[in-house]
Amino acid sequence: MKVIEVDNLRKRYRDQLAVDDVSFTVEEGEIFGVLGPNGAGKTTTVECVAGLRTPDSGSVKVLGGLSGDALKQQLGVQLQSSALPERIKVWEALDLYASFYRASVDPAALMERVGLAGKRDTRYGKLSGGQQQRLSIALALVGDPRVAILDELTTGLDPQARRDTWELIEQVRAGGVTIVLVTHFMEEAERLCDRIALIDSGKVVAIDSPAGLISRIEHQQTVRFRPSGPLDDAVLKALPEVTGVHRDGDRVEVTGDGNLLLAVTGALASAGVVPADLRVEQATLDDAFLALTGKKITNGDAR
Ligand SMILES: Nc1ncnc2c1ncn2[C@@H]1O[C@H](COP(=O)(O)OP(=O)(O)OP(=O)(O)O)[C@@H](O)[C@H]1O
Repeated sequence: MKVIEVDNLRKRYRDQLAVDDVSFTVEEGEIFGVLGPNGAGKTTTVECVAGLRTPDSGSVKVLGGLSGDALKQQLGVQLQSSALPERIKVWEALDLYASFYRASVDPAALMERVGLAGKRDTRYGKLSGGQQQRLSIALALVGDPRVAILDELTTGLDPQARRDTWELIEQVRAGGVTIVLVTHFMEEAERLCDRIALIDSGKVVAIDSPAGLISRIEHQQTVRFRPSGPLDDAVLKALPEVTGVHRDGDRVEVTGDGNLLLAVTGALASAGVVPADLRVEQATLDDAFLALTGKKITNGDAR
């Protein structure tokens, strides 16, 4: 069942066309990623889906066409910047948000789930960045939504907190919630999303599973090693799987496709060369984005 249907969405802010003819659908129970660099139009797109912005043209249909309060009851939204007052306590915030919904989950259980059980009486302003982030996720879930829109879920979190949050999101999905995840973290998208819409300059560049996006790039793999003795690059270049051979000091870097590793190790064995520090790197979503748009998406702390 299609839970979200976006057709030819367009949104302009004065002279800035933020969303330019965006279309996608989200199936029930999936984690759908909206991935792209800063300013690509991700937030504007999901704000239109959540009914927080009015599109200039195009249509958005959520849960078969719900709108107004009926939509709000089924939708949990975590936006980038929290508007919570500094002095509100964790339990008060949850209580307040729960009051917006007819159904709500048990706040104590939710606090436990997001790792804030010990912070019940702590004021928002006294929480760490990671705790504030987890509270904002809890607020998106307190109304027991069927669809949750999470914008920049793990921005500002350290690697461990990020992994904990990913586990939490997987549990939420296992509970039947459809999730739209806005992110510019490749690893996050690769790990969590069933399908991803790659967005660049307000347009959808591609929609596919992470593996499907990666398989679109030609040069899928890189094999790196330090040869035990002299090695003529021609031995490797002669292999049909190999598209390039580069030297970096005493290291050799071979790019190619197909069963590159087997081809390279076979050729090295025949040449009597032992590969030390052998590493294989598969292409990543980052490479796919680069191939599709000519731009890098990764920002420093993504990996
Ligand atoms: N309220 C606004 N008024 C004017 N321009 C805006 C407004 N909100 C966003 N924009 C512009 O629209 C474009 C898309 O912004 P949007 O926030 O949707 O992108 P994004 O992909 O979510 O970026 P980020 O990852 O940085 O949040 C950007 O060029 C941004 O500067």
